[in-house]
Amino acid sequence: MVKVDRDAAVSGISSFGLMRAAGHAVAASALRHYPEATRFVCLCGLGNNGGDALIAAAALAGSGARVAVYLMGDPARFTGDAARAFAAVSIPHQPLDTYVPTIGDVVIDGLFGAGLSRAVSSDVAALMRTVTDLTLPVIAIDLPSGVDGRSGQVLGESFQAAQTVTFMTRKPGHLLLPGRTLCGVLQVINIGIPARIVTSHRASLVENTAALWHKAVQVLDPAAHKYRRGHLIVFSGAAPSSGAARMSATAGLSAGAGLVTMVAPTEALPTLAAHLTAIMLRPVDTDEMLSDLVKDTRLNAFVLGPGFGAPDRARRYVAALSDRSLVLDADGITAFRDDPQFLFAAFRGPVRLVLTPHDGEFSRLFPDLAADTALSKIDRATIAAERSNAVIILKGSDTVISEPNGRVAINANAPPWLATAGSGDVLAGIVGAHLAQGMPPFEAATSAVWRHGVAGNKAGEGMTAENLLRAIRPLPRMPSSLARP
Ligand SMILES: NC(=O)C1=CN([C@@H]2O[C@H](COP(=O)(O)OP(=O)(O)OC[C@H]3O[C@@H](n4cnc5c(N)ncnc54)[C@H](OP(=O)(O)O)[C@@H]3O)[C@@H](O)[C@H]2O)[C@@H](O)CC1
Ligand SMILES: [K+]
Repeated sequence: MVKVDRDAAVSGISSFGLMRAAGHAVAASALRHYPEATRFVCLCGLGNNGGDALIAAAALAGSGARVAVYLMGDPARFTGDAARAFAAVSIPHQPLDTYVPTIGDVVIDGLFGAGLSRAVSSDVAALMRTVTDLTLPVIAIDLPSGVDGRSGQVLGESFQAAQTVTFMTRKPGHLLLPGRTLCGVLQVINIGIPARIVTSHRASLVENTAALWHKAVQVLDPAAHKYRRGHLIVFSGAAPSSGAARMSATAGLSAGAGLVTMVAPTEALPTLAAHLTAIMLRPVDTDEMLSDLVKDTRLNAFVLGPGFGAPDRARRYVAALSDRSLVLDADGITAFRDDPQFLFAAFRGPVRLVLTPHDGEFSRLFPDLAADTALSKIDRATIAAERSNAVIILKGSDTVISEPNGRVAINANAPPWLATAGSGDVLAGIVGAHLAQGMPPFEAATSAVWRHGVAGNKAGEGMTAENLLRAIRPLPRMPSSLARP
């Protein structure tokens, strides 16, 4: 946005005009959502976020509402557009530390936006807690103050907004947790920067929508013969823990793989056979039997990890699969905790490995990144993808998907109840099915995460992984109705 603002100014657009548009949008939102407010309390920091709040205050007063303005510090410190807003707005103001939050207030939060650079002070934190305790509605300008727009993390303390009004495009802090929750309902307002300027600075960081992968979906032909829709292999562990791999295999079939074979130790075959019909079974007990299996180049993709156990065997099998498309999940990831470099070195060259860690598994492969609190979830996923030469699906309610050349997507369609036993196994199977059908790894991963989220919503609150399997739906081929800017 810094670059967008600069180019907007270069093209002759008035930055103060943008601030006026921003402030008016906030006032309009306040009047629309809280027509019965006793008073609107505009809290203004000394940056442009405060400038937006001053414009909003004037617009609200101009429409007849009761308005109070509180300033965080000496107004002589306003500069630039914020100083201009302060000069243009003739509303009495008081110091922030004199504000006593009162039932009936609607708070317009203009303390900090994109310029937040450190933890909020203890005084401001105490004020935020009082507003929260009284459950006063908060309309946040750009971001709830205290939320870091780059990471979604809270620096010290933050408001919990009911509404957040942001401008032109969403920022990472609007999508990553806890920022996403703290925003409440997010409105993205066009304040008049031409779309061509915004898109010219479109970062390699995007929200995960169909726009990202629909072209890769179009190559899939649902009417194609089953052999052309790919052959997915899912490795099972011992019989008692084979449920997880069965879940992956079933998901793989539902997600469109033409054929799915489960590979398992001989002793597990009777258990698997009792549960499976459309999925084929093949015994593999030794490294030699695995070598024979992987000679078959018609096998397009492999999933290893769910319920696998046996870390020694996992490492040997992964080494044997290192020139193939592989989804490594759960126990398969943990198997490399003592020597992640071995895994990364085996998968150099064209990207063909997809890693699906939750935070705990991530910390086993990338302990330094997990421990570095200065890194955002996006930073961690990005560095991990470069280091491992893999697509990383860093799971959570705000799953981040990254690839080695720097593209990153934040997923935001997952309902909270998707975090349930077996959910990750289903996801691994969907990714495997997409790889088997010939999608490139990043597109296979992003579309799988999205599809998993849609299935979770479809299955509904209280779902089990079995419900989730039945809720897997086809991928959309046309992005237009789904893509957001
Ligand atoms: N195109 C757009 O999107 C448009 C964006 N616009 C708006 O501009 C906003 C960005 O404005 P901005 O860059 O002036 O930063 P902002 O958020 O006001 O904060 C900076 C101030 O806070 C201070 N400060 C920081 N941390 C602090 C702390 N913990 N505790 C105390 N102080 C702290 C910092 O002080 P300093 O670090 O210098 O001491 C500085 O004074 C953006 O969010 C949007 O609302 C619109 O006007 C129109 C177009
Ligand atoms: K704010």
